Amino acid sequence: MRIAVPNKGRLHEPTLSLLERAGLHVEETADRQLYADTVDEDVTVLFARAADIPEYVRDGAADLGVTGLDQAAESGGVVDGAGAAAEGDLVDLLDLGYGSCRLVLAAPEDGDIAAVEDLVDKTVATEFPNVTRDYLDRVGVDADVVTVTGATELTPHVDMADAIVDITSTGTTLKVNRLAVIDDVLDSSVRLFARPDVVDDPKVEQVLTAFESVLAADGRRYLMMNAPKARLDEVKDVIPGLGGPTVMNVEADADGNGMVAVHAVVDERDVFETISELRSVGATGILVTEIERLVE
Ligand SMILES: Nc1ncnc2c1ncn2[C@@H]1O[C@H](COP(=O)(O)OP(=O)(O)OP(=O)(O)O)[C@@H](O)[C@H]1O
Ligand SMILES: O=P(O)(O)OC[C@H]1O[C@H](OP(=O)(O)OP(=O)(O)O)[C@H](O)[C@@H]1O
Ligand SMILES: [Mg+2]
Repeated sequence: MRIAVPNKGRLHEPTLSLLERAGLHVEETADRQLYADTVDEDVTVLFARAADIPEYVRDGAADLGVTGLDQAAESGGVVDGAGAAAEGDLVDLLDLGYGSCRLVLAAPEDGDIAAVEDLVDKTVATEFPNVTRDYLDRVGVDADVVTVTGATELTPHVDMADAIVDITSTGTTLKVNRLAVIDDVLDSSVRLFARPDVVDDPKVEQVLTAFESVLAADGRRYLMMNAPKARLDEVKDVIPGLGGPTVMNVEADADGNGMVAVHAVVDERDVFETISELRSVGATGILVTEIERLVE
């Protein structure tokens, strides 16, 4: 099974660290620029440009791909479930949560394009011509689309285009180039994509579960403590936990102080408050640790 991942740019490092956390350590080899083995002998990683990854998966060069939804949408059809897939579609298996950005329609702040309807018979420059044409069709506006390969924000200022469709996240680039957002075209983030014919493959399901377990662990902490047996109900009220906390006998408690060990998974945002509540119901020796993966 082959997974195509970004070979450089902003998506490279976070994707490698996700593979690592998912237990799919990527082996260092001489050919690392192109492909690499992982600790799982059935899983190989293929390094490709973020923009090429959807095509690699559609063509069968890879079975799974990690890249932005914007890139997948530009390269063809994307569906949520394998059941709905048509020939050549990619299945969006999982939102991996990073690389969040928006594709927006933008035009010069002080120009005469204030709404998409103003673009009839005008020109839109973009690195995403297919997504842009689909969008213009959807809103029923007949405009020309010019494909550029970078510095899209410049084109309205050099009479190449009247508006652009481009990526924005903080909005800084648009602002610097005196462009205002006119409409949202697509919300994007990095996803795990598959070809419809491999979705039910046990290995693909295994990779999906591993990725999901990393996302499930994000933002959660593992709490361990000793608590008086007599106050267990109060302790449980403080930490609802994942299907209730785990309660264990404490061996050192042979002298009968009535202490038990309690373990629970809690939201990291609740840790601060929970710890003082736990202390007030008699918990001691409270430990807070990170969780690597959580298979629910
Ligand atoms: N400013 C941004 N904020 C968040 N995500 C972004 C941003 N720009 C791009 N992305 C996401 O990263 C993907 C890859 O972007 P791109 O192909 O421009 O590579 P890059 O990581 O910017 O590297 P380079 O442009 O140097 O090749 C985009 O398709 C998009 O999904
Ligand atoms: O809203 P912002 O936070 O300003 O981000 C948007 C910018 O980020 C990306 O460029 P990138 O930094 O990847 O440079 P690139 O044009 O070389 O890809 C994208 O192409 C936008 O230009
Ligand atoms: Mg870029």
